[in-house]
Amino acid sequence: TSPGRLVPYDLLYADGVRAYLARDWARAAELLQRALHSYAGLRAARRACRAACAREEPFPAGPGRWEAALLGPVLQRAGCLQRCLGRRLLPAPSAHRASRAVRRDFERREPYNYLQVAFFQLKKLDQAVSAAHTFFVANPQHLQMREDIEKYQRMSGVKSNSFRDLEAMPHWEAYEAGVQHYDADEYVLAMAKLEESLTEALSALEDCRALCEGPWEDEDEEKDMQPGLYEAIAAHYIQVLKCRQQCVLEIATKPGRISATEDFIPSHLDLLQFAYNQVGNQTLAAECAASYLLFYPTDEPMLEKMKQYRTELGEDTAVTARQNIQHYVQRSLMEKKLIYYSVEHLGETFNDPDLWTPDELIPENLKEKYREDQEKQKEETLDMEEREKRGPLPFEGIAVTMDSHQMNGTQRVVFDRVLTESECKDLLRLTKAAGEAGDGYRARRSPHTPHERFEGLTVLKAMQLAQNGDVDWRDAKLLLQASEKSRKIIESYFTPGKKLHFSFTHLVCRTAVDGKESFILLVPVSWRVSSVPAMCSQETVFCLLSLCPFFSDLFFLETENSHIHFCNFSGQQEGRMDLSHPVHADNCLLDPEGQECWKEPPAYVYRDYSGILYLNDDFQGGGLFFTEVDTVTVTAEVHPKCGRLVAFSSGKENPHGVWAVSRGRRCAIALWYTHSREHAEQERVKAEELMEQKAVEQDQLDGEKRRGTDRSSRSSSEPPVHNSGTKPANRRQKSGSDSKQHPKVLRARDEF
Ligand SMILES: O=C(O)CCC(=O)C(=O)O
Ligand SMILES: [Fe+2]
Repeated sequence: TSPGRLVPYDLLYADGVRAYLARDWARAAELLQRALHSYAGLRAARRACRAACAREEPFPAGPGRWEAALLGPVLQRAGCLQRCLGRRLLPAPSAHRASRAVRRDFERREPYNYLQVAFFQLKKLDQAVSAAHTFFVANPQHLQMREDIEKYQRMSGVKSNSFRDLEAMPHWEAYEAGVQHYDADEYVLAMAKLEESLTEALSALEDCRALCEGPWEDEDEEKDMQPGLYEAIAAHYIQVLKCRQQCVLEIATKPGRISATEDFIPSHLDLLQFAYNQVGNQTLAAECAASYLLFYPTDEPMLEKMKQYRTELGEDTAVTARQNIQHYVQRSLMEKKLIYYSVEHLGETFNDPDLWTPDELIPENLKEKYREDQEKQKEETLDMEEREKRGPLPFEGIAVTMDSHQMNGTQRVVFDRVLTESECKDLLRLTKAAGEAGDGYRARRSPHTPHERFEGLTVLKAMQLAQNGDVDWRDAKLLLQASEKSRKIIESYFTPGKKLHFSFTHLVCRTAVDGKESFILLVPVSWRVSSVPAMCSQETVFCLLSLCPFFSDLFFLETENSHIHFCNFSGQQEGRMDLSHPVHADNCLLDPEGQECWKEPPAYVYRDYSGILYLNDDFQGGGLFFTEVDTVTVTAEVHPKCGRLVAFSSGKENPHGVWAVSRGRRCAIALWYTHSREHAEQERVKAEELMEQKAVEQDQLDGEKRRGTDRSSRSSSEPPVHNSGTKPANRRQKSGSDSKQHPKVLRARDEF
């Protein structure tokens, strides 16, 4: 075959992204599509060459003779592949080596993320939707794309068949259809689909394995051993084998899912065996059973069925396993033997993707290690359960609506009925009156989003307002009581017997601003766009990156020695892509790329537990959600309503955020607690003193002996504690994690 010219996909991709950033949508769309085309072409060439070379020079067999057999065939094969790719690719194969980062982008279908925006801008709605869908299938946790998809679904010009997966894996489509039929007892349809899925899966497996062969794009440079030729080849060979074994996982993992479907191939045979038997085709049922037994030769139920089929078919009917499955199992076993040999003798490591690997194949020391790991894991689970053991609740009538397990996480809980409707009403009145009093509760743009106003009231401020007669002091007292009640509930639930102190209490409302407001942000150029968020503590400056996400309303003006960023922003709600509160953890700085959470200032590192006591539900949006450390995989959601208290440990195990509040006003008491006495909330002590004074005055006024009952609202009889001087009122300062709300998404949004 004459070589087809294939421009290296990483170059096309880089140019495409550049065009995208320059808003040259037509060029961006063309280049990105060409990049995808080149990528597919390269894969196809590798597949074809591998198949061709496999026919010419098979790999050696059996560990017994592998040392002798290794050198020749491996080298021959590498040479064959090089020559084949050299014939097929122009420019030479080496020009097609992309960096790890680019390869990862393609594996995650990132080019489609850019493409959808470019198509959208070009008014090619159909293509925009299929690009969006293709990206979303592989990234179902992507918050922003999820919103986009929902918007597309609402658009009148979009047809439902536009939601196509352009990279669909045929075996997954067939498998899911097959399982659906199977579950619906439609065995004939199930058989057809499952057979199709099995064929496609085996073919996808071959494709995947083909890509494991050299030339390797970046042979592990980190490995700083200085091997001889023999070791180098052995190491390379083992790498190839391991890579091929991992292909089992790749085909068994649905795009967008993290974990593979266990035993993907054997489970096909199991289902098929059952389905064939149901429709009375014992011959094929027996064949599937025999094939299944290749994986699990001692599986009792299947041996039983096999016996039954033999009887039904007559003893002299030969029952054999499928040939392609025999080949699959033999080849896999051989590869495993070699890999385990190297694990035992060359210090390699291996994560066996299969559950069916025979025990005798696995080296003793590995089994030992596996047992130890299991033991350790069991201990950790027990530990966790121990920690999660909850104490009895100190109040009647409160319900645990969701626990950690139901919320797919650790140390998370939702209580209901912590407040009555009338208490919520009183606290909401407090927020209103405080707002009108115009002090301490000034409505500002939210530090997180320009689409919302953010108002906050501390307990001390509430008491001061009560003292001035601006708010009803009973409402202010209720704020103290409600937060103390929450403290007791959370303490008894999570840390019975270990005192939790208040760290900070904040009554907050988030209000959707209506669309009429707009403003322009002027930022001296010396700030550079990327450094603006760090300056966001000033009231008039909002976090530019979350306001004018890329390139839409943001533009630059260059003057002689400075230029200025203009950000023209209207507070409209339509098409909002941001969050009311970006994903964060409460006591550490989330670093989603590194899957880390740094427990260092400016994070409030001493906070141990967080609580949010909700006051209302008459608004739109505003749900609280939890994610994995990656900040995009949503694991649980909580819908606010009066009297609902959500509580969780404040660390990296509980990243969370708040969906945009797109209409109305959402109010809640945000609560943070600490085990550390020195960090106990100083303001609260003062507020309680004011409360005490007020009670005395009230008593005198009333001329009655009511002091005892009012005093009961004091938060227990703790002595005032020393405070090291934290300033809770500043807690809204920028924390490092806030700018990360939508990692790695560059997109324009003006027309949504
Ligand atoms: O209001 C909520 O639901 C959560 C707020 C939050 O996470 C915070 O303020 O740290
Ligand atoms: Fe939080």
